[in-house]
Amino acid sequence: MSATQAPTILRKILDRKAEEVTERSRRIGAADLEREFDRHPAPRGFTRALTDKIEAGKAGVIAEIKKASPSKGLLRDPFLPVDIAHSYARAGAACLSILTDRDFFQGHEDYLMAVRAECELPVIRKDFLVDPYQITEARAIGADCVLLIAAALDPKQMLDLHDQARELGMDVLVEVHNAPEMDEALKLDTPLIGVNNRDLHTFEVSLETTLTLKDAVDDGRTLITESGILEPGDVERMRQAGVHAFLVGEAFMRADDPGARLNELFGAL
Ligand SMILES: O=C(O)c1ccccc1NCC(=O)[C@H](O)[C@H](O)COP(=O)(O)O
Repeated sequence: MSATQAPTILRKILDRKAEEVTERSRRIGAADLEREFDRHPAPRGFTRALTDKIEAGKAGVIAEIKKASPSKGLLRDPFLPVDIAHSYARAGAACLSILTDRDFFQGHEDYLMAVRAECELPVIRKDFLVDPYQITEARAIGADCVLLIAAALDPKQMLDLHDQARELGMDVLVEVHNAPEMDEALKLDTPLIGVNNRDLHTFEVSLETTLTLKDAVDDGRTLITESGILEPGDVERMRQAGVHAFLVGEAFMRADDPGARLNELFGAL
């Protein structure tokens, strides 16, 4: 980055994550976190829940619980994560995505723990995971799956964090935004590939990103389109193109009844 170039939002988030790991691991060591594992049941099959829906001919919806985002600001207030989770479950969501980042998304680990205790849907910890400590932490709070963002990791880090998560029994969703990242993701033995339609450096959203990259995903893996799915027409466009798994946040968070909005977009699931 040149001296005059402003850091992108992704860079700012990643710089903050490095500080966060240092602060948190000073407060509670990884070995102490590992002692928390026994407090949670084994991970629920995130990939399985998603693919079961798709094999039944339905859309596989990962319904997101996020209070705010860097691009859109506050999305929902009051924000009641457990009520939102129940609403999604009633509407037929396959899985939940819960933001745990505090500084940029107003998320919290407590939201994930509360939802995990009250709702049976598998949960992905949605955060910017760059360090083994955070993977351990994800399992210690009860996550069933973790997100690995290719734009935030070099290939060795991605492989190591992927393997660590799998050893802890969690599923992994690897997120890409362009062809080089897709090539790296496909080197992993991972069934879930997310294409984020939002450029994490510029905030620009284009559903074309999924349509351009989708054919690279080989049989046996599930492609998930992420971000910018706002209307039934967006869902239809994806399904026509053979994309059947979706990660959706804003469209649901802005609705009075998130589950009802899910059914408006996807029909009864
Ligand atoms: O949402 C943002 O503003 C954002 C900014 C920088 C990095 C990540 C960001 N969002 C994370 C996500 O990918 C979305 O929460 C997720 O895909 C759902 O997107 P949407 O349906 O558009 O809320």
